[in-house]
Amino acid sequence: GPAVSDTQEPHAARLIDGKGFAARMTQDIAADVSAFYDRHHITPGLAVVLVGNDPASEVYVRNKALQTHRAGMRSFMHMLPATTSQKELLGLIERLNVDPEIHGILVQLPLPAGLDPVVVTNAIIPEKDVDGLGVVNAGRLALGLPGIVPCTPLGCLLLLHHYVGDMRGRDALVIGASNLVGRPMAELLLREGCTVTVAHIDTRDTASLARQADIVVVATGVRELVRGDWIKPGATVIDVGISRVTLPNGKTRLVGDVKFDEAVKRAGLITPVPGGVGPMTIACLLRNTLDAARILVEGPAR
Ligand SMILES: NC(=O)C1=CN([C@@H]2O[C@H](COP(=O)(O)OP(=O)(O)OC[C@H]3O[C@@H](n4cnc5c(N)ncnc54)[C@H](OP(=O)(O)O)[C@@H]3O)[C@@H](O)[C@H]2O)C=CC1
Ligand SMILES: Nc1nc(=O)c2c([nH]1)NC[C@@H]1CN(c3ccc(C(=O)N[C@@H](CCC(=O)O)C(=O)O)cc3)C=[N+]21
Ligand SMILES: [Mg+2]
Repeated sequence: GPAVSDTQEPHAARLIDGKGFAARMTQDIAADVSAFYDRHHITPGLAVVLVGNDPASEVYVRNKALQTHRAGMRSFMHMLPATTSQKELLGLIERLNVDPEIHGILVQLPLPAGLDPVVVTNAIIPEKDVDGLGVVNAGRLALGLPGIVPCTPLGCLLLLHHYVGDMRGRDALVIGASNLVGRPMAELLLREGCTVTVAHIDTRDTASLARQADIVVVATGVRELVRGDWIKPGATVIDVGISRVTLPNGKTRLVGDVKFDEAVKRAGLITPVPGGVGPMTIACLLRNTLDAARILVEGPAR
């Protein structure tokens, strides 16, 4: 380009500090957990079920155990072999459904082949469905009724509220349409008044849709899919993706679905990986579990 532009300070986006935001949320949750204990002598309990092994799920499990403890809640881990039958898994969920020490149940996705995620997630009673994936909570979200909202889209929404504020009339693009992230994210952005587009595997030109968007949320699991030139200057970029890559020196590093070094030069606001959406997912899981415990113990607010 012209010599003059080379002397200018390159624009860099403001970083969205999900890690700090989540840490503050966790402190508030800890205070609420303590007050809940004072009222009822009950500590909210979260059951986490991991079948087989999935790299992103392992990162999640590790951080979740730590944060649950930090919030003063109890965490019950169930690690099952990849050979577990659907019947065995449904039997475990049935026991957790009726266990008075358990207020939230989360089954890690993806499940190994042979286990049906729709059947399994719908076996969780709606009151303990802290991932918000069953038909009752998903339906409530679609209809704009109160219910349990999936943790990752909820975490993204809280960041957007804090850093962007009013989103009415903004063009939002969600890349990825999973039941866990993309679809509920689209519902929430629509509720905020955005004009929402959802791109998925069959979308013809995701790059040009992205170039029009004021807000881009990416959740595909395709590492570094979104390049710098996909981003409209000044746009807000929320990167949900978590992939573990091995470097030439043998160490591993987490990367997102956005090529960060490129996108940071174009965006106005951007989440890093790690330190962005991941910690927010965990804080929202703890919040959902405390809210579930309140409703199970105290009954729905009247
Ligand atoms: N940070 C966090 O807290 C969390 C991170 N994650 C991470 O987010 C990522 C996505 O997770 P999840 O939604 O569960 O994944 P899924 O694999 O369930 O869904 C991915 C979605 O992206 C779509 N997709 C895949 N490739 C492309 C592409 N090239 N262009 C456009 N769309 C594409 C898929 O389309 P189709 O359905 O048609 O195949 C699908 O809709 C993963 O890296 C996961 O580890 C997930 C949850 C929480
Ligand atoms: N039913 C279900 N619900 C989920 O929400 C769900 C799931 N299954 N399966 C796996 C994915 C992945 N996921 C992550 C959550 C937090 C971090 C996280 O804490 N990330 C830190 C990592 C810090 C580090 O270890 O370096 C960060 O991004 O800063 C990662 C990944 C939730 N998922
Ligand atoms: Mg997948």
